[in-house]
Amino acid sequence: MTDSMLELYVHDGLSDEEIDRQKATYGPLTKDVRELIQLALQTRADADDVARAREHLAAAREILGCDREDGPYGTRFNDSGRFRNWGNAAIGLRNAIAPIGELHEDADGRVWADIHLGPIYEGPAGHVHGGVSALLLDQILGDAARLSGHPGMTGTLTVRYRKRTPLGAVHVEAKLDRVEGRKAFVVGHVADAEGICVEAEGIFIAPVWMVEQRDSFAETPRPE
Ligand SMILES: CCCCC/C=C\C/C=C\C/C=C\C/C=C\CCCC(=O)SCCNC(=O)CCNC(=O)[C@H](O)C(C)(C)COP(=O)(O)OP(=O)(O)OC[C@H]1O[C@@H](n2cnc3c(N)ncnc32)[C@H](O)[C@@H]1OP(=O)(O)O
Repeated sequence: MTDSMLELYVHDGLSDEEIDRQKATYGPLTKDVRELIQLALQTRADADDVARAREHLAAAREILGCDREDGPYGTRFNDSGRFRNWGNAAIGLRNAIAPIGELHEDADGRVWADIHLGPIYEGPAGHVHGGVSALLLDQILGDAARLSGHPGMTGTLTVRYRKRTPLGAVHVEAKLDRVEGRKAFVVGHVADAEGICVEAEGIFIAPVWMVEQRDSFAETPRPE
């Protein structure tokens, strides 16, 4: 298990220019697909128009599929410390279902993101699915642990839903609380314009192999 995970942490040595080129190529594709996901939910086009649109989508699938990778994207590093988790379900640059865009980090270690959650993230009518809130919190709390120098796997995530979270603009933030051995304790929340909707505490545990990897980096790798 540990070995198979390590195989997905790849130092691929791509130049910064090549990473920027890939971002410029694939980022807009992800954005287009994200809009398509929402259109699949919201379109009122009739059966003929849907059939016509599907022909175009089939053509796009053929072009995109003729040269492709197999399997998960994994986590990829280069020499200047940039890392790409572009398949990540919460924040991956090339993952059209990932709701988190840009991640911010303050000098005091607070990590946060402002996110727009559209109708594809619905749970209770008009409101954010509780599992989506947990997804956001798992990611942001994990990132707060990692960016403070204590990367780990989620061991325990405790989530308290204090009030419903309306679809639309939400703010998610997290901060490292304390570290005990290989365990990082992180707290955070999801808020709407009126205040906190969901709060969480996470325990992120660095497996021994991850501690060894972490210590091989001169600086904490920065996500794309
Ligand atoms: C390789 C690159 C690293 C370099 C750094 C740079 C970048 C890093 C990149 C990525 C970083 C990784 C993650 C990214 C962040 C967020 C993404 C979202 C997060 C996830 O989506 S992640 C998926 C869900 N997650 C899992 O899939 C975990 C499955 N599980 C396991 O992999 C193990 O289970 C593990 C590792 C959790 C523990 O395994 P272990 O063998 O190390 O633990 P062990 O028994 O030695 O216990 C040691 C101490 O932790 C306590 N303890 C044990 N288990 C606990 C638990 N569950 N809750 C609370 N406390 C627990 C014990 O009580 C003891 O405490 P004490 O020391 O006080 O006695």
